[in-house]
Order: sequence, then C-alpha cells, then structure tokens
Amino acid sequence: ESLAQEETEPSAEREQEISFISDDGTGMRIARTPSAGPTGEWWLPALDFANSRYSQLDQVSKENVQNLEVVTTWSTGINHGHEGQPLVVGNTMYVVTPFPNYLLAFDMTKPGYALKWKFEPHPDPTAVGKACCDLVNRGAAYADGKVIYNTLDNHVVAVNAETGELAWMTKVGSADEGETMTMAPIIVKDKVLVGNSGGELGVRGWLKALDLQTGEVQWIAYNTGPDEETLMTSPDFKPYYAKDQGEDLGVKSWPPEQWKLGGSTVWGWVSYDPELDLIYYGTGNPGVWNPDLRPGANKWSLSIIARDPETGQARWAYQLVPHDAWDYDEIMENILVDMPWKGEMRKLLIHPGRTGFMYVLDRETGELLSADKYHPHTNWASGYDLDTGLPKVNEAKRTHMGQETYDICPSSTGAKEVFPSAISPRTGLVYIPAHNYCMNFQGIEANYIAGTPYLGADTMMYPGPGGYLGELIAWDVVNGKKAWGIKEQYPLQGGVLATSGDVIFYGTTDGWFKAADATNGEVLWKFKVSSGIVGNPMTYIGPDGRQYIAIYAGIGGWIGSNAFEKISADDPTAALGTTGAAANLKKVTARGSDVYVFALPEE
Ligand SMILES: O=C(O)c1cc(C(=O)O)c2c(n1)C(=O)C(=O)c1cc(C(=O)O)[nH]c1-2
Repeated sequence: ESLAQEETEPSAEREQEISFISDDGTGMRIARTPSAGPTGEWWLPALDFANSRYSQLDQVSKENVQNLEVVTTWSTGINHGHEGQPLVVGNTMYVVTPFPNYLLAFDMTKPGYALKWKFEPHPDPTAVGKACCDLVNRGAAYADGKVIYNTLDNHVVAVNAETGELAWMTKVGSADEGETMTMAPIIVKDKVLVGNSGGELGVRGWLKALDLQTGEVQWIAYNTGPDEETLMTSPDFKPYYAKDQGEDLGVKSWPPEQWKLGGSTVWGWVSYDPELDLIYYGTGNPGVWNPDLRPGANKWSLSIIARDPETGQARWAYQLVPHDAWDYDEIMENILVDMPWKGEMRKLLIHPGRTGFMYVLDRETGELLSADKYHPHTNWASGYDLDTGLPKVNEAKRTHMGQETYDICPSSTGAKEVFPSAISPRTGLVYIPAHNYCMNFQGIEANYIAGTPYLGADTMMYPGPGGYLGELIAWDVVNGKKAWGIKEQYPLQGGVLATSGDVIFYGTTDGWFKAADATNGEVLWKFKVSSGIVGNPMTYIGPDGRQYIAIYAGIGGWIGSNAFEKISADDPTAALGTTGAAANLKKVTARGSDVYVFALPEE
C-alpha cells in the first residue's frame, strides 16, 4: 500500500499545482501552472502551455477599448519581419529582434520604458542566405531567471534576465547544411524544447531538449528516419490509426535514403499538457516539394506528434496528410483545452490546419474527432474519413512532375500561416488569422546540394475567390462551423490575442492594429501603426497596476517580404511564387521595426 502511494505522489503533486481557467457558459477549461508565470505577466510565447493566447485581464473591455491610446513606442533598428511577441517578467519587458537577434530589456518603471541592457549574440551571417522566409524570430521563453531564445544561426541562448549576461549558449544545428532557427522555445520543467527550420533546403527535421541549467542536449527526436532516431521505440507508443502503425515508418514510407533529406521541420509552436505530461507539436513539409520524387506516405511530415518531455519518447503520432503534394507545412499551433464534446468532457487538441481544415483530436489518444473546412474554398480534399484518419483527396488537384495543376486552394501559404490563433473559454470560439489564396503548382526536377534550395516545384499563388485576402475567422469548435468573420483586404499574417474583457486583438499586413468584440466581431477600435503587422499581440499589468497591450510593427516573413524593395512585383515567381498574391503590399506599407504599447488613459 505504501509503495503504491509513493508511486502516485509525484504526479499528484504535479496536478495540485495545476489550476484551470473556465467559464460556466461553454464548459471549456484551460490548464495553467505556476511555471507559466503569474496572471498579469507573460513568460511563454503563447502565454500558457495550452497555446491559448487567452488572457484573464479585463481592465480593457469591449465597453472601453475604444479609448486605448499609445503609451510608448520605440524602434529596434532592425528592418525585417517582427514576428513573435515581447515577454513581461516582473517590471521588465524583453524583445527579441530579427537577425542579428538582439535581446532588448526595457525597464517598465521608467517613463518611455528605458533600455536596461541589450544582449548581442553575434550570429554567423552565413545563416542569412539560408533562411527561406526573411530573417524572423518568433520570440523567447522565461524560466528560472533566464530568458531563452534561438538565433538564426542555430544557437540556443540563455541570458540572465536581470543582468543581460550570457548564462549558456549551445549550437544545435548547421547553417552549412541549410538549417536555421526561427521558432520560439518552450520550457517544460527542466527542459528547453527547440526545433529547426530548413524544410526548403532538404534538412532533416528535429525537436531537441536542452537542460535548462546547463544547455546540454538531453535528447533528440528526429521526425524522419528509423524508430531509434524518431524516439518511437517505447511500448507506450500507440498511434491511433492503422495507417500510422508499424516499424520504422520514418524510413519505409520514403524512397531509399530520401528520409535523410525529408524536411518535416519544427518551426512553429510547441504545447504542453501538465496533467498528461505530454508535449505536442506539428511537423513541416516533406523534402522535396515535388511529390513524384518521393513516393510513399513520407512520415513523419505533416504530422502531430505527442511526446514525453522527460525522455522524448513518442506516445502517439498522427499524420494529417500522407504524401503531401501541396507544401502544406503543419507546424501550426496546437491549442489544448478540455471541453464537453458530444455530451462528454474530452481533452481536445485543436489544430487550425494550413490545409484549410480545422482538426480536433483527442489529445490522450490521437483520435481525430472532426475535420471541417474553415477555409471555404478548400478543394484539395473534400473531407476526412474519421475511421481511417485519411483525407479524401481530390485527385484532380494532386500535383505531379512536369504537369501544371491549376486552381488549388488553399495555396502553399495555407489557409493560415504560422501566425497563431487564440481561444476564449467565455465564447467557446477559436479566432484564426486566415488568408485566402489559391495556386498553380508544377513539380520539376531537383538536385540536392547541401545548404541550397531544394524545392523541385514551380508555384504561382494568387488571390482566392471573394475579393478579400484576409479574414479573422471566429470558429465554433463544438459545432464545427464559423460563427462570424471579419474580412480584410490584405492577408492576415499576425497572431491573435483574446481577453476576458471579451476583446480580440489582431493586426493587419497594411498596418492596422484592431480590437474587436469577441462575441460578434464588431470592430471597436483601430490604430494605424508604422508598418505592416506580422507579430502577435500580448497584454500584461504594468508597474502602475494598469493593463497594457503591446504589438510589433515591422512587415516581413514570407508573404510580408513582398513589401521589401528587392522583391520585384513584375516577377510572379519571386518570393517563392507569392508576388501574384501580395505584390500590392508595397503600395500600403514599407519596412519597419517598432514596438507599440497601448493603455487606457490614466484616470
Ligand atoms: O520548412 C521550413 O523549415 C520552413 C521554415 C519557415 C521559417 O522558419 O520561417 C517557414 C516555412 N518553412 C514555410 O513554409 C513558410 O510558409 C513560412 C512563412 C514564414 C514566415 O515567417 O512568414 N516562415 C516560413
């Protein structure tokens, strides 16, 4: 009896620390742990491990949001895409810039937020030529007195949050091989979790865990290759669907040796469920884009993988799209909530897919509970078979070598990009920053040369039907349908914040920062910032007890780089084929590098 007690104690202890944010109206609940920081601060990229981007702050509400004013602004001086979001720890705000990846610390107790220090990691400029999609960075995470983030040249850096001194730095990838890093780490207990970019250069995707204290690599989970290397050897590894079961699928689902160039990178978001003690992430496109050069399912590209953070061993894996023919990276955010589902409380994983489908899974088992089109023009598949977990592919839209396939929706840029959604337990809605593009796609020959583009496709993207390029879609999870949407002339390439004041914040690529009513989508306030927005809004309580809202203004990223002077609007294949979709961004915005902070007027 005493033995059993001992065994259950650690997890019981863990669970005691977990609190839940909930709302009686929807029955939705979101786990929060002390390691996500106190209410009013912002320690993790997505605020919490659930990737909810839902703040409990309510001083700014739908009744008063129209009074928001600028409190302070400053320029980071780096004119590339400002993705991600600041962190707030105590009275300090931390900002990571695009390459050369400065970390700036601002003293929020000083008027105008005086700079406390600037950390310069001096990344190797070789990485600049390897990044597919501008020189972006999606932010930092805080734990144990350290601010931790990735540099474009594949270093994970931990900086003393107080002094700005380097605590440790670990090189985890090789720019010579085409690897870069743009994603924001999360810190689970004593492990820092990071992933690589380079799916367009034939790299092999991975997730690595580093020791929070020393920066030493604890485990590496590749997303292609033998089970030994994908860490799928545990008896607890139980993929839900037959199609995902079997030995060494990360080798056998590829032509010989192709898995070594198989992409499936991790450049998006990682989630963690402290109760189940599992991490979740999505993987990118298989290398090479041309599907005829890699017959097979190409595991584990376009998959959602659940792992034990301690060992890295996989618990389940579900491939959303076998044998991708459209470059649909599925590194999108996985939002973890518990919710009544068909009369029963379920532990859900919500994944707004690049494919245009909203995937809802049971995150204990990896079972697909629903997959509904949230992008109305999605035509590469008609739906999903929930018994097999397979998409019902429209073969007329499957791309091939030497053959142009026309009018595929959505395009490779997806029905949404990496820019993250938010969820609100008060409304039961997921707020998705979506866009509306279709494409023509042709597979072509590709030769692998380490560290150079390895695409094997000509793509041309253009606006989808309807006369709009962006839409903030409020999606009713349980009923599997759109509740409402806010159409935007330009593509949405920034994240969303939801608050318990029932306000949704988001930014547009033409530089409008907007607040909308979370219940019905009425735009309540908007402010024109200096440059297009590709960052994610965040909120916190300042030293004076007031609620503040921060956002970056600085156009960039893949689609956003069409605003850069060097991209020719006359070349439809420039910016990886997106100029047809976004060339006119140049007319409405230009490069920027600003942080904006807003608040209600002082009483
Ligand atoms: O396959 C990859 O490794 C990889 C990496 C990245 C990146 O690191 O930013 C992007 C993409 N793919 C990609 O497909 C894509 O659409 C994209 C857009 C952006 C952006 O910041 O706007 N990055 C990336």
